[in-house]
Amino acid sequence: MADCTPMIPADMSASELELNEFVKHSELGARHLKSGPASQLPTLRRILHRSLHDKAHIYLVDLEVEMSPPNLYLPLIDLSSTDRASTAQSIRKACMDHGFFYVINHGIDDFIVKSLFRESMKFFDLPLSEKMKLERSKDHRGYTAPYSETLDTSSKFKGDLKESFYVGPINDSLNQWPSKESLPAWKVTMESYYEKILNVGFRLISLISIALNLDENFFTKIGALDSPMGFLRLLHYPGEIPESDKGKYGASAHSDYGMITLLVTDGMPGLQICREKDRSPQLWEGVDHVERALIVNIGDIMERWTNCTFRSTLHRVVAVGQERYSAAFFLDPNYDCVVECLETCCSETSPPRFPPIKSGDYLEERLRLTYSQ
Ligand SMILES: O=C(O)CCC(=O)C(=O)O
Ligand SMILES: [Fe+2]
Repeated sequence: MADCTPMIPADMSASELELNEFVKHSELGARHLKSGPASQLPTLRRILHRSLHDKAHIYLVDLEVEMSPPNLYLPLIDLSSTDRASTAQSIRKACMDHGFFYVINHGIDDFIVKSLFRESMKFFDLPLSEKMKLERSKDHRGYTAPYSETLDTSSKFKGDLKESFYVGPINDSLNQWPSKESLPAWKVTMESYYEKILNVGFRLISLISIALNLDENFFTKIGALDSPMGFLRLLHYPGEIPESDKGKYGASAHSDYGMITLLVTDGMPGLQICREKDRSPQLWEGVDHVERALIVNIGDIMERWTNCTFRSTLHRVVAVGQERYSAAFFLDPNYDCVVECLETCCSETSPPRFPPIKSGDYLEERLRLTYSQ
């Protein structure tokens, strides 16, 4: 994509002709030219009038956001269906094609999700000094401030814009909680949502087992879910961002580390996925909001287990100028669980691509890299 840089008119007063030339020659532009160049010109002109000389990256991010293709409508899985075999088949296809899908009729009442967001907003509204009193512990519970994490470990732009709060397994005593005086309903709201989303996670894992031609209780039987590392992560993305932060991401490109992630958002756009990470230039597609649906995606551990039959898809959250709240639930195996290629996912012609690894070792290493930027 760097090939776009020399095409940027330096005088910042591009004529229609120059703009057309630019669109024609940049790869992104060429793709969009087909879908109506005339409508893109005002956007291009606005972007080109910004200071561009040493900000090619920022320019490209803006261009990608504003010119990204129509949003993706991911496969929809109805969790209330009694035809488990057919649901499992649909999940299999979704995990092979996208690594992402929506889940509807999951059984979590809307008022529980609304309470979750209400309490999440109350916490992020607290002064930074208050939030920092609950800063993320070595057990990964608590608050992470804006810029403290860079999910894209290869990026030269350090510090994602989001702030977050991690709640770990609720039956141990390692979690940190805001005081009852400041947020009386916080802990009970988080615990209630945690319990419900964990249950949906278990139901999905069972369907995923069937989708992989395994016993429906396979992951329970091998002990992967004896005391699963389920982490609820509340996220808050800023609306207005200062000029100095332009070019940064809400959450930079990454794949999730564990088995599956179950996401709820407040409906604001921003989430994008890249289905082919090795394609150049990468194609980022926005994920549509579906009212009351969860967005579920496959993580790296599941990709390893399935020998890449199921994809752990690259995704990110771009800044869209509006505040955004979401809550991701990462369902990961016990730390002592050995993750090795499933029998149903390898053959003589498709041997295991990854050596066996202890889930805890893998997850800890990924977290270390994320926070050592
Ligand atoms: O906020 C979102 O929509 C996605 C968050 C995410 O990808 C993550 O925390 O891993
Ligand atoms: Fe993620």
